[in-house]
Amino acid sequence: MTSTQSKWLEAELKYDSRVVGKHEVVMTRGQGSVVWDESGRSYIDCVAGYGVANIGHCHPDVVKAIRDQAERLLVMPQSLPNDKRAEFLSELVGVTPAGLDRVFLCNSGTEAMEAAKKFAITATGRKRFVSMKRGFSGRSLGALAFTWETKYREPFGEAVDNRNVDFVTYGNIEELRAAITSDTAAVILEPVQGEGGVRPASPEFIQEARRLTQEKGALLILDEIQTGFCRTGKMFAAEHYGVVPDGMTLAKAMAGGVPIGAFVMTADVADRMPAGGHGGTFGGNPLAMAAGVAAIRAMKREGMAEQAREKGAYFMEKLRAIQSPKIREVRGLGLMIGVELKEKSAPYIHALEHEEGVLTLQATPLVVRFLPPVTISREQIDTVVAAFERVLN
Ligand SMILES: Cc1[nH+]cc(COP(=O)(O)O)c(CN[C@@H](CCC(=O)O)C(=O)O)c1O
Repeated sequence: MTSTQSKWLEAELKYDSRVVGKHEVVMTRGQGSVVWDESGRSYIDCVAGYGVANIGHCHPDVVKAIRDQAERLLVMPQSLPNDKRAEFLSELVGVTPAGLDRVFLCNSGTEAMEAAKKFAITATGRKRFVSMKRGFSGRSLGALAFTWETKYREPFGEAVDNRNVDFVTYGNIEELRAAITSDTAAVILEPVQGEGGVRPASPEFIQEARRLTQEKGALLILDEIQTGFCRTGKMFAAEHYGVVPDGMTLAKAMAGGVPIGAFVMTADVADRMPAGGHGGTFGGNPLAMAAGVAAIRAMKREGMAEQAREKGAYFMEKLRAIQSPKIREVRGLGLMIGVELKEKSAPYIHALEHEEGVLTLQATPLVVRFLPPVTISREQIDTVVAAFERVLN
């Protein structure tokens, strides 16, 4: 380890809260699907910020948009209209499913989920929610109520109030039908469960969720924080299922790497929130707006949804060709891919990073999750698959 590396790593470990486990490496630069550490070592990045860098690290259009906006205006709260915000809202509503044309802007996925929860309550006058076992909705106390894994909730005890949440088995239509009642404000559903193990929903499950919520006067809210923005081979995963929800939570890749979140909804939902009933300081800030305009335009211009579809099929075909008794299943949608092993995945994730220069992440203890930039090349995919095969053997 060089003295510079030890200096930066030492400082981060010394002053950070350390609630998040740290790798022993200092990343300093990224471009496209590659990041470099302090020593100049390169890594093919299939973490991409937990599914943020869909358009690749430091996409030139986003870099230029940030640079230009930084010289014009960085700070403008939502109470004061701004040209970039108007441009972003138009760009976003131009790609969301028809009817989802009202937007609450914020700065992260969990904030988007908090907003969704409040808008659902005022839109329906109801307080109960249906969420999914293995679902992940965020770490704030409100979003945690929808998050299944007890390890995320236990340290906070009753501060996480999920007494009004009914959890159902993901994919189980009978449980879903029984759980949605006239007290249900909304069903919260990831079209593909991400952190919960990369599990695509069946079309029947999502379509029945849409039918049942309409029948019972509840909202269907799709959590597209990880599946959104070309990740699964469509701009939004909802399109695979032919379903238009009442609302979608969005974040991660929406602004090409700049922190951002949004709850997009129908006018019916938006208009039931009392004026001033929700808000925030940084939501809709001009910097995130400028980056978001550039990112969405790049996704469209470069056909990134189709890229994710084609490359995802190629990636999964190559993974499925690996002959290894350790692999239980390769699954996913587009470039949201999980390989479930018959043993803990952590040692293989570690070996991929340290021996092969490939970054991957977990999605439950047995699953290696691959969330590469959509711009990854087939050669880089081949390199990743060969590396994975080597660490498995
Ligand atoms: C589906 C989903 N919903 C909500 C969130 C919360 O978004 P945010 O507040 O911007 O993090 C995330 C983060 N998913 C990552 C969890 C990161 C963490 O450990 O926390 C992930 O999938 O790893 C999701 O994947």
